[in-house]
Amino acid sequence: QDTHDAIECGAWADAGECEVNPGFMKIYASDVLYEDPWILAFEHFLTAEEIAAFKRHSTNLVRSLAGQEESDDRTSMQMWCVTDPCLSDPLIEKVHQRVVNITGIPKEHAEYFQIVQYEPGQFYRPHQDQNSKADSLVGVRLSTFFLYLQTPEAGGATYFPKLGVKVQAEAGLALWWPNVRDDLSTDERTEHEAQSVHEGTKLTANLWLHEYDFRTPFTFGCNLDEVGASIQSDEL
Ligand SMILES: O=C(O)CCC(=O)C(=O)O
Ligand SMILES: [Fe+2]
Repeated sequence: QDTHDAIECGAWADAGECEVNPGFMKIYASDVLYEDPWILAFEHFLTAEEIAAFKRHSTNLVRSLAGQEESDDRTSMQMWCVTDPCLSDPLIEKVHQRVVNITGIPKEHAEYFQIVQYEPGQFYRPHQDQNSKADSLVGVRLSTFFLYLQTPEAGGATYFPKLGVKVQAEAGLALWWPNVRDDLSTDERTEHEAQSVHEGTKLTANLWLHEYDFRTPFTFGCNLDEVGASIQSDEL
C-alpha cells in the first residue's frame, strides 16, 4: 500500500500538482532528528535563488538582543525582515508560503523573518525561544522555523543540550521544533544554543510561529509589551 501511495504521489507530482496545490501535496520529506519533542530537519529547503534574496536584504544589521536587551549571551548581528523591500520580496514570500504549507500555521501567526549573522567568536548561549505569555494577544511562540542561509567554515552548530542533538549549519537546511508542550507551558527540552563560529560567516533566519495572529496587532501598533512579543518598534 505504501509503495502504491508513493507511486501515485510521484505521478501527481510529475503532473505539476505540487505547484498547483502546494497546501495538499507534501513536497518536503523531513528527517526526524528527535521524536519527543519533535525536531524535524528539511534538507534543501531553500533554493540558491531564495538564499541570495535573504542575503541581498541582509543590510543594516544591528547587534542582536536576547529578550529585550543587549546581552553577553547573544553576540550576533541581525535585522528584521519587516519592511520593504525585504517584506514583500516574492522570493521571501514564497519561502514563507512553504513554511505555511508544512506547518499549517497561517502566515499572520508568524513574526517576521529575523536574519541573524555570526562572525568568528559570535554565539547565542543556551536559551528557550518561547518568550510570550499564553494570555497575551498573540499567544505563545508555539514553534520555531529556522533557516540556514550560509555555511560557516568551522563551528556554528545548533546544539540542543537536553536532547544531545547537534545540527551542523548548512546553507539551505531548515529545522522546525516546538517551544511549548500541549498545555502551552514552556518545553525546556528544546532549549538550544548557537555554538561559536570559529571560521567564516554563519547566516540564519528565525521565523517564530505564534498561537494567534501576530501580524495584525503588530501592524496596528498595539503595545508589544502587552501583546507579549519580543520585536520592538525601536528596532525597526
Ligand atoms: O543559530 C543557531 O544555531 C540558533 C539561533 C537561535 O537559537 C536563535 O536565534 O534564537
Ligand atoms: Fe533560539
